Amino acid sequence: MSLKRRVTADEHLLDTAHSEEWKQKAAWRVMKIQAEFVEGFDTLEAAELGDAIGVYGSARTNVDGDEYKLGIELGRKLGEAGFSVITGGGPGAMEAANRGAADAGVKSVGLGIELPFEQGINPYVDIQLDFHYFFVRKVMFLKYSCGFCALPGGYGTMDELFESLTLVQTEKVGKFPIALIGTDFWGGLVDWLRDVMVREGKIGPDDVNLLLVTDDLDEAVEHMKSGRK
Ligand SMILES: C/C(=C\CNc1ncnc2c1ncn2[C@@H]1O[C@H](COP(=O)(O)O)[C@@H](O)[C@H]1O)CO
Repeated sequence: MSLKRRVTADEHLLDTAHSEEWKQKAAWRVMKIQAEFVEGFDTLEAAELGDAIGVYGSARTNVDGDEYKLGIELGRKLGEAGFSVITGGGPGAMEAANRGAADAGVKSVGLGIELPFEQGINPYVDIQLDFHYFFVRKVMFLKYSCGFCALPGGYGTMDELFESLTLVQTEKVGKFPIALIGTDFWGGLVDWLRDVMVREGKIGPDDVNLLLVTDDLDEAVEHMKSGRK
């Protein structure tokens, strides 16, 4: 099935052409962004999530594969430990984590994002929000999570992971725990952080310790408990 590409709100906002039409609508875009923040805060405050863990991970994780099973297991174990689970609400690893959370009977949140090709929210989400702007959605992840787990993923996962890490490193937010699940997948990145970034003085040696890299979901969940409010 071929999907029709549409122009998204993010694209309009970031348009560099600065046409007359853009100038006329610029102020209205600010209102739209503001409305998105208000709706996000309203919905998530009303949801009373308690302690929640943000789970990042690939939209392309195959439903039939071991990584998907790992995502379900992670969502379930987080739920059994009393955490709500927040994901991007999409397919793949996000769906798996929402599914595990739903199995455990805890709140399963999907922060959906408008994309050029319609994806739809996964069916295991029970609290759904749809954002036009990636940056508004990121604020919701950070405000309503007390820790983060990253399953194997691509650019989107890296973006979310490094945004969280930067906020902890710069002490813009309190120290919340961050776990990378899957030593085979993440090991090379963490080696590179240590061998290149630390050696070149771009980060401090302790900055690498902001990440727990593990295959053990119980260890990851235990680590998340250090973020409880
Ligand atoms: C591109 C494809 C599906 C896109 N659907 C998404 N729905 C919701 N959230 C998404 C989607 N794609 C990326 N995200 C966010 O980024 C992370 C995953 O990105 P990655 O590049 O796949 O690692 C994820 O945590 C989401 O928050 C079909 O391939």
